[in-house]
Amino acid sequence: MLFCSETNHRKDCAIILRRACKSYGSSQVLDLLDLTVPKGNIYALLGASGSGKTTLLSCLVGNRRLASGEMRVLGTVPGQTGSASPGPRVGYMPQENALYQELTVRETMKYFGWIAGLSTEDISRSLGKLAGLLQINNVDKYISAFSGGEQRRISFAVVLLYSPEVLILDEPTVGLDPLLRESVWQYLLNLAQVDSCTILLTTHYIEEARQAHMVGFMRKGYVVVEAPPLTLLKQFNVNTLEEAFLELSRQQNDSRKRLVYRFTEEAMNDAGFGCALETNSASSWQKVRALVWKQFVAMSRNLTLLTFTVLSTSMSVAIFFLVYGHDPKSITVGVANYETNTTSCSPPDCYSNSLSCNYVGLLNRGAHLRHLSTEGEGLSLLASGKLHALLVIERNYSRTLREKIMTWTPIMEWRYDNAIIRVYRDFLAKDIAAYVQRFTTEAFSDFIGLYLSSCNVSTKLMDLPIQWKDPVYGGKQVELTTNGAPAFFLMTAFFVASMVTSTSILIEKSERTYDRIFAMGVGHGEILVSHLITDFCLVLGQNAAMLVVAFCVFGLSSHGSLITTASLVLANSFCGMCFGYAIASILQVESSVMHLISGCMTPAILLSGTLWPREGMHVVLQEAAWYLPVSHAAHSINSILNRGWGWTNPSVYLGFVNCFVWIIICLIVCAFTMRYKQR
Ligand SMILES: Nc1ncnc2c1ncn2[C@@H]1O[C@H](COP(=O)(O)OP(=O)(O)OP(=O)(O)O)[C@@H](O)[C@H]1O
Repeated sequence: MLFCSETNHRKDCAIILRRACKSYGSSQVLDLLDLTVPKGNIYALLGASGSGKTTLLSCLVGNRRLASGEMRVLGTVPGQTGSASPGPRVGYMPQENALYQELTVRETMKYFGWIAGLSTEDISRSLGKLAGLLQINNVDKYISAFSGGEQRRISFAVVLLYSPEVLILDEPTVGLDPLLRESVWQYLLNLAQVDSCTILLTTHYIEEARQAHMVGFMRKGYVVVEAPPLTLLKQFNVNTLEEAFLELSRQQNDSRKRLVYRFTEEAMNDAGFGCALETNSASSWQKVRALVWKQFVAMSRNLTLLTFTVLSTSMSVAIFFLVYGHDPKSITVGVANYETNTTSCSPPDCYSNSLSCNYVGLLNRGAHLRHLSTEGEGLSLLASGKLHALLVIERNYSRTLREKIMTWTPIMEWRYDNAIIRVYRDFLAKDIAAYVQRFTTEAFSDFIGLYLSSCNVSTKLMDLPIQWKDPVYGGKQVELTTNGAPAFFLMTAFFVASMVTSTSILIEKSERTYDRIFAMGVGHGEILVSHLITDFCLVLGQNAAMLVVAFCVFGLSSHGSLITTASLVLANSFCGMCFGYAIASILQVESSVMHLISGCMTPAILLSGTLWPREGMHVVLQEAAWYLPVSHAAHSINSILNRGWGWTNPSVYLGFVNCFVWIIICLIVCAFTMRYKQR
């Protein structure tokens, strides 16, 4: 008769917990809990919903830490270096199915098998056996095509695949029909008997726990009773475990003291306490290979989404080129011309009295003109939003203009007003108002040039006494599209990359698949590296498509090196990826990540100097903006493309430095959060 309760027999215990405490915030979930599972036994842990069973199991597999107390699994402390747990010596089946819906059963087994260090041949062999036992009919069907109960069986098959010494199963029989439940129990009993496997499971089907060697009843954060089922029935003089637990709950409620029952006299299954099977642990490289393989297979299963993801940045860039920075094409300008209502006139003549017609004719190229009979009519149309601007030309416009320019004789002050064209604008649409100002001024400049030529007067007479020389960089016209495009690339690439990476991690978190692979000994670092590899390939595709669209389709030109440009875009996207990982390591829910990323996007765009120069910002923001991700890189890429500077120029290399500093900051945040975040 063996009961490995205390020091003498500790080596015979697969699992020991003493005075284990764990809380989530102020809520105490495990409260000085003791639990002992002898090797080669099946231990059924029972308890009401929310009593802390899952929390306890996740501490045992190293997914969570105890606040205090002692815990041993196969003689080692879970979570410590060199411990059996997490690792393939301990198999964990979480409460959720924790399967990848895009994989087939065969691929699922291959993935988990590789992580556990099995060869592909061994996996195929075991799969055949397990599929028969658990009645999994078509192993080449996608997981998503199986019912909930079938997925539960597949989830169970995964944990049996690599023959761990200890099985920790969170409600393995939930959703299974009674016949299948029976065969699962037979299989577990056989594992314990023949392979000396130790099994700790939770179940809400209390009566099935009769088949276990030991049952533990958890209530108020600790195991109230721990005993072989028959002993329990005898002690409480009842026929069912349900009655025994009802009685226990009643006694516990009535008692002011902490009730604990331990019945140790009954026989335990003492058949063999050695290891059932030697399990080879996979190397880090093998685990990363399995993770990367799975991520590529999962990606390839949704080609539409993959194509959309790869093309998303290039689509944004294409839309940017099509919509941003071009002159407005469909604006309507009203003209109330009191001098003439003619709309077609011959070229300006020095003594013409319808010069306004020539000027208005030139306005046609910038806007759609609407000829009006009075200023009042125009003003009411402007007020009702039917016009973007209104030009009013006085009755004696030509004569006064001529007198003003040609005769150079003093005239009454008020008469100058007749040579002035009044322009009303809707200034709420500031860009359109600025455009109206530009094109009316340009048209006037052209008109006055033609008019002065017709009078044989030098056109320089009306020029401003300022000479605009050729720009050192850029063309004479302000090219909003070309100037804004590079920064827009970076912004888009950064945020798309951060969304891709954060969602890929959070989807796995929400499906609890990480719980399973963490319990198999996969580390955070291995997960991060595998994501860096797969997401980097995705980002590479996105950047290539984006640059092709910008340079080849929309003819963006570069005065500098394309390789430096592409490298900066890539470094910036990599920074976006790391930003996504940092966020995903801090937050738990996909929707929070989306809110955070979209909340960061607008300030980042505004602070990057893309929409408005940094020099115009509040002085504090000017400095702060400089250190943000993307802002510096946006400045650098403009220096490369529009100024032709190389990476040795500080203006360029500081963009790279800024990216790398942010990459390091984000990776440190990831590492720190993964290590120290409450588990
Ligand atoms: N991550 C968490 N943060 C905060 N509270 C948590 C967390 N996980 C679990 N809890 C709380 O801890 C308590 C125990 O939860 P646990 O999942 O361990 O119970 P359980 O016995 O497994 O329940 P069930 O039988 O329904 O699965 C519950 O009140 C639950 O709300």
